[in-house]
Amino acid sequence: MNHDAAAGPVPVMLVTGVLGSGKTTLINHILHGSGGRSLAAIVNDFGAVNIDEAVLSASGRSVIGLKNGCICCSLQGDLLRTLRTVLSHGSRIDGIVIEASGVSDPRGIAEALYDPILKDAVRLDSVVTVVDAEEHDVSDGLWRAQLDAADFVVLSKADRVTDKDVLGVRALLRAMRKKTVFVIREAADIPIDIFFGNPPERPDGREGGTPRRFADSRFVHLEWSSETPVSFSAFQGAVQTFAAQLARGKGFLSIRERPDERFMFQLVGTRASLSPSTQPDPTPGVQLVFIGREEQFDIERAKAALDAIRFA
Ligand SMILES: Nc1nc2c(ncn2[C@@H]2O[C@H](COP(=O)(O)OP(=O)(O)OP(=O)(O)O)[C@@H](O)[C@H]2O)c(=O)[nH]1
Repeated sequence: MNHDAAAGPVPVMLVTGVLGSGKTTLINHILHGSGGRSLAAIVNDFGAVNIDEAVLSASGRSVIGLKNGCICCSLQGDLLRTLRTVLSHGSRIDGIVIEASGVSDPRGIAEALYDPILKDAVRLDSVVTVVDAEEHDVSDGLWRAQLDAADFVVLSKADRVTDKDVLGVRALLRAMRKKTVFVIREAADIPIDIFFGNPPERPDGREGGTPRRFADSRFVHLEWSSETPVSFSAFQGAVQTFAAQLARGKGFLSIRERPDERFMFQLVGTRASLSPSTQPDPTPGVQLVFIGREEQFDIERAKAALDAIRFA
């Protein structure tokens, strides 16, 4: 490894949070607002389409995507190899931000960072869990596991709820003994210095016992693409037939009615949106991923509904 050992271990910030909670948005703000810091990002998309990597690449920072699995379990080895590649790059690195996929248990990732091969090269400075102020399911085991692992909690989407709601979520998190909750209403609210440079006591990265792992198999996903633009009304009609079964949908879209524009599609809970895409070097057409719980998401029917719009 090329990393300059005399400079000490490179600080790592691990960002976790359930699907659609706001991890990529937070990291985007951090990469754009990192000042003189030289930051690299490693992002893990559960599906085979690396949407988050494409979104974050617009920051101009070094962004590496790991796809088709979860870095807390099946892709642990890929994470180690990627970290070694980042560290051996030769140029100065002041920090690495890792975005876990929304289905990851962060303990599996923290454990990987304590692998002997990396132990002196990286230091886990913060585990930051993003909590959606508007939609969260306190009974969900994965949500609780991600909170248990957090050093800090970032409350996203506070702009969508009332101040009273924000107080309510803060009280809930305090009751769960989370030390510090940051409410992010704009990029300037993000305390980057706190996330890098203040590692809490972490004896060896393991909490004792066997970490509870949340298998990716609780979620299934459908990737759907089209080489040509689609009709927006047909797309909307197709997605409406299965939106209620989804935990998440996202991707890039060219639509026939607006031939000169390119859009990013986002679906979280009951909210769906299209916004102008900032994707550098876009692939023409449509690239989408839809994620749902195994017992709820009927992939075959969703695929049939989407396939029908190729000819609409
Ligand atoms: N209004 C508002 N929208 C937000 C905020 N944070 C994220 N969003 C929106 O929420 C949606 C999901 O945000 P992402 O940052 O992609 O969420 P994520 O956790 O990275 O999603 P996955 O990687 O798919 O799990 C997008 O439409 C964002 O624009 C926020 O603070 N306020």
